[in-house]
Amino acid sequence: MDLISEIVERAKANKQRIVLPEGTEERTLKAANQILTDGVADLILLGNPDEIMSLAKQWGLGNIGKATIIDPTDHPKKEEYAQLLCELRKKKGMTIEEARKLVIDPLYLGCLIIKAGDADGQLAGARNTTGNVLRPALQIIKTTPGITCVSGAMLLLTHAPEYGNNGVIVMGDVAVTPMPDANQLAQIAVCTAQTAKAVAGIDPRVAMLSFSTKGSAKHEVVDKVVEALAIAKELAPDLKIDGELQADAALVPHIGASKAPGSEIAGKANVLVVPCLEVGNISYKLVERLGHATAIGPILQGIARPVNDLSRGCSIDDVYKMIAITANQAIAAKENK
Ligand SMILES: CC(C)(COP(=O)(O)OP(=O)(O)OC[C@H]1O[C@@H](n2cnc3c(N)ncnc32)[C@H](O)[C@@H]1OP(=O)(O)O)[C@@H](O)C(=O)NCCC(=O)NCCS
Ligand SMILES: CC(=O)OP(=O)(O)O
Repeated sequence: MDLISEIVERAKANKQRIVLPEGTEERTLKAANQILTDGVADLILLGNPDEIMSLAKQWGLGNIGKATIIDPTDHPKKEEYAQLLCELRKKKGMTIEEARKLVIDPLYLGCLIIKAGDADGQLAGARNTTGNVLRPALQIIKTTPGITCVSGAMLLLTHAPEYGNNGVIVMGDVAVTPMPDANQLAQIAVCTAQTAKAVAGIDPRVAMLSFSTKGSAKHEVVDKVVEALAIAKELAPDLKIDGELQADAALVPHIGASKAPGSEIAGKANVLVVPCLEVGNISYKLVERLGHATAIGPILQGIARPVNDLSRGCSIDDVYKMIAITANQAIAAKENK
């Protein structure tokens, strides 16, 4: 069974409740219909019910009626959620009037539904930017205990079986923190390794990437990666991790052996941690487009409950896979409680 089928089967075996705030978005609605047809997850669609059902009819989506559809402007728990939001943001000066305006925003409502325990995860971003998807999650659901830096990993299914885990590579951060300091970068490494294990079933071998291998170049940005490596080893003493490594030294056995002799990671890495968001976001899109790899994500990590983002360039198939991944994260979060 391939990796995606395994992820889908895990989701089917333990159905989770996933919120889709962009309930009238075409790719989202079409993927939702397929998820409901295949029995992968229970779905909560946010949007005007008449509009959703009329779009479903227009596009021939016969199973959308199996979803719970919630109208954000007319919702029985609207006031309860407004009170919850106001309480959570009290220290930031939020008033109940401001909270009442925000609860009709589907991205805020979805996170409040999860915070109240009425759903297990959320997926949005086909229409909204990453920042807009993330902000309510950071404000309402907040970070996993022990983590202060949220980040995003990308699952790359490449056509190069000689690298990573039979061509599968997990890369982070590709989505959230523009300029991580050493401490944040260490957290990104630990979280990306956890995601690789929880979602892709990979035994992680983490390379902290740089333009330098083991001191071959001197610069403050290289020093940051070296410092992050030391912190990551303290945070997760059992993690298989090494750095700083150039991408070729991380992936190619004979180059790893010559540039970083004795490293247990060089030439064998399956988790790549990039030094900053610019590198991560640009790299994954180049691997996806020029290398024709399948890029699945960003899979957000470090949030107390799974809230995931899509690239606005996503396909229906991407949305389908990300719903299944969100469900897998929800299952893992419950198992780790
Ligand atoms: C993550 C991001 C949305 C934060 O947004 P912002 O508008 O700058 O928000 P703020 O800095 O006011 O932070 C809002 C809250 O989130 C928290 N936060 C911000 N970044 C965080 C991070 N990386 N990890 C954890 N918490 C974070 C803040 O502490 C703050 O919490 P508080 O309000 O309870 O004090 C922003 O950094 C961003 O847009 N990043 C780039 C995303 C992107 O465009 N990626 C490329 C495409 S995938
Ligand atoms: C992940 C990502 O790059 O998202 P978008 O393409 O929507 O900016």
